Amino acid sequence: MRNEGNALFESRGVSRGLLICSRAFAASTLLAIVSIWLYRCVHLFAHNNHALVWIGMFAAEVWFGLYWMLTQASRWNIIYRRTFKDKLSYRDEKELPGVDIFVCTADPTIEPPIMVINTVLSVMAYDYPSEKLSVYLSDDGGSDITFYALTLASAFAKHWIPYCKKYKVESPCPAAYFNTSAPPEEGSEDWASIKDLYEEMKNQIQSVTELGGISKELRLEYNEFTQWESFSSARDHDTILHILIGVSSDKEVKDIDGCTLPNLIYLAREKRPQHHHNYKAGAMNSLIRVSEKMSNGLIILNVDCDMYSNSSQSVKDALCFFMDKEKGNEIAYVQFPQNYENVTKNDIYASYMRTISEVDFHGMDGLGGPLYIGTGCFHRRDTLCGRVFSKNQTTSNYWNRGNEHRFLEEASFDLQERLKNLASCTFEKDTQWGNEVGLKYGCPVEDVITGLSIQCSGWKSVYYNPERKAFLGVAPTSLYPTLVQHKRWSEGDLQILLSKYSPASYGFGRISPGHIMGYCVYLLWAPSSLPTLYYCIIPSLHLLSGNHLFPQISSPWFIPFAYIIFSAYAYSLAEFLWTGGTFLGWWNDQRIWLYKRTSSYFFALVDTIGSLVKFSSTTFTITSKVADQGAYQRYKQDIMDFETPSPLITILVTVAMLNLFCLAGLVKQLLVDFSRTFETMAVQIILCSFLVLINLPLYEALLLRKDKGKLPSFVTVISVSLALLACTCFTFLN
Ligand SMILES: O=c1ccn([C@@H]2O[C@H](COP(=O)(O)OP(=O)(O)O[C@H]3O[C@H](CO)[C@@H](O)[C@H](O)[C@H]3O)[C@@H](O)[C@H]2O)c(=O)[nH]1
Ligand SMILES: [Mn+2]
Repeated sequence: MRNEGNALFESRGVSRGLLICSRAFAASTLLAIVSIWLYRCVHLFAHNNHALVWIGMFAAEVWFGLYWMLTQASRWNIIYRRTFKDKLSYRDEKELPGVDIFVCTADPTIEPPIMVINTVLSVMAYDYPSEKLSVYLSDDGGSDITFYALTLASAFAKHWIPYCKKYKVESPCPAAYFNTSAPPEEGSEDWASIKDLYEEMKNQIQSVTELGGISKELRLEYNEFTQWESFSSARDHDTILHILIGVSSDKEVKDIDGCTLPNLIYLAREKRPQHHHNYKAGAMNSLIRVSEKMSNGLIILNVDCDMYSNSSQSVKDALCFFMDKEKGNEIAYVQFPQNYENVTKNDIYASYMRTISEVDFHGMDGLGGPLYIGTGCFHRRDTLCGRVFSKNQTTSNYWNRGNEHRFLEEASFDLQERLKNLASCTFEKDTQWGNEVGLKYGCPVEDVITGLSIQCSGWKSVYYNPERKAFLGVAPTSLYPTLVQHKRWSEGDLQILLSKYSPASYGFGRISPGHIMGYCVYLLWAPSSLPTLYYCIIPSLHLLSGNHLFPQISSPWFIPFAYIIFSAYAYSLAEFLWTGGTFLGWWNDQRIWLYKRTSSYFFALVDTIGSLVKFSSTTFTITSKVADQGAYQRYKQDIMDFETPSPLITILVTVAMLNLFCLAGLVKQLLVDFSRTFETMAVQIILCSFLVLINLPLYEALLLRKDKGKLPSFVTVISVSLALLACTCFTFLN
């Protein structure tokens, strides 16, 4: 605890009582795990007929046990942070550093320009001196519609920013503001007129979007569009760079109150088909270079185009960490949680990832710092540019550096050409960009690997999870994109484990052992699919033949199994409810947990192995931020969408059907001899019934539903055949 004196933030652990309880609980779980292992060892060779099956069970249980131990690392020292912003305000305003904000977008159809500019406007409205804020929009789609929307936004900003200041708007994203707030009592006229302006802008953007491009008249009106002459596709064009607002240059724009507006810059880096563009990491690195020559903010905030700012205070919050006299020096980045505007109460796709956001990351914070998760993260520019941490770095004047606003004086034609070169395809050739400098290339989770390497060079990071959500994004509203997103993540995470930055080798001695364990929880997502699949299939199949793979109820060995089943679920439920979730939300979370493991993680594993032997290479599939009306309605009603026929879905349905058939087969045996069957097979029965129960929405989508989100018949036919085949083969071969 430290809140006296000049500290700008304090850190607090959980209460002693809770700590003792959770550690006692962990100890008892460990005991049960070891007992289970012992049980397997003792009985392995007593079951000669099924030795292989038993070895498989044992291997799965060893995996689960060890994996559980890894998860304990981030339960060990959970930390909560609090900032003291008013203390920051006492400091001389001159001392506040410049902050550069990077917004990334890549595709105008699945990331609608209206959404992108809402994010841009929300980050322009931070409660922070405007002349120290610069907002850069990176457009990997190179879309003239997005650019057009941005020009309209820069005009709208003249009204919007003063409005936010005048009425102290806490959520400075216009769309969100007009969605949720009824006309205020005071200033309802202002409200109505600013809303009109917003609607007008929205309509203009909409009509251009519907037209599918910029009309001739508009092209004549804005000569900036000449930059699109080189454009032949999103993958083939020159650098397009445009300063929409440039403080104290000829591009300076004042708002309607005569105050300065933040800098606003549009950048579409050069793209050529023969040059790999390295997705978001490539975009970020171009932005780092270009912004350095312009505003050169010491702090860089990075958000995805759907992650609007929901709090005008986040910049100051983040600075409380960086500028703290005692601890600030060692902090490389401040990560805020990834929250979503569109999650429903029971969060059917578990997008919130509650235990990760509310428990795990606080635990990682206690171990040396959370992962960098790509959005809602404030970085120290120096670190991103590869500066290694040193204990005795000089601190006086650190925050005064770079306040000279370079581009203001020399925003000449010459400079613009030089800047464009920084964003060219060839600039990085024979440099350390993407390797030692900037965000790392070659990994679908460029964020995690970059954060890890920063921590390995001695820096700490901070997780800040304030009461008022700082950023809100758009979560996928259908099962398939959720699975695809998790496939990308788990695949990227596994690649990190196999890369030269692996925490297990490179991290050793550079970050703490607990921190390594904390990272491994994520990096081992993909391989954990195998034991999970084994556990979901093999015990159920053996119900058909009456082979018991677990101890009988009357055996003392039954106790550890029963204890684990009961305690693991009780614990996860308690954790979920305690962090503000609902019971149904927890149940949905369990389902998605299972789906991710048996589908996304499995295919991630397969693809990683494939790319090791050079069959495939990884791509970055951008998550769609739009849904059609029907799908959206279903989402709002917590009805799962299985619409897309894909192997990712087929495997889920196959496992679900297999368990249904096994349970049906079991009923027959139960009718013959209930008490004996139950006595010998209790754990398998529980397991199989659980799998059937959790899959109820899937059976419903297969059998009962008529809407568009039901299971495609193609998937149904394949899955049912596969499941039947497996059951039949198994019965006959046994
Ligand atoms: O070639 C590309 C591809 C993507 N993006 C942008 O990257 C962001 C993230 O893409 P999205 O499809 O929304 O992926 P998510 O799975 O939602 O993203 C999470 O995971 C990614 C790593 O897998 C991180 O890059 C993101 O910051 C993090 O929010 C978006 O703003 C995109 O516009 C680009 O700028 N260029
Ligand atoms: Mn996203």
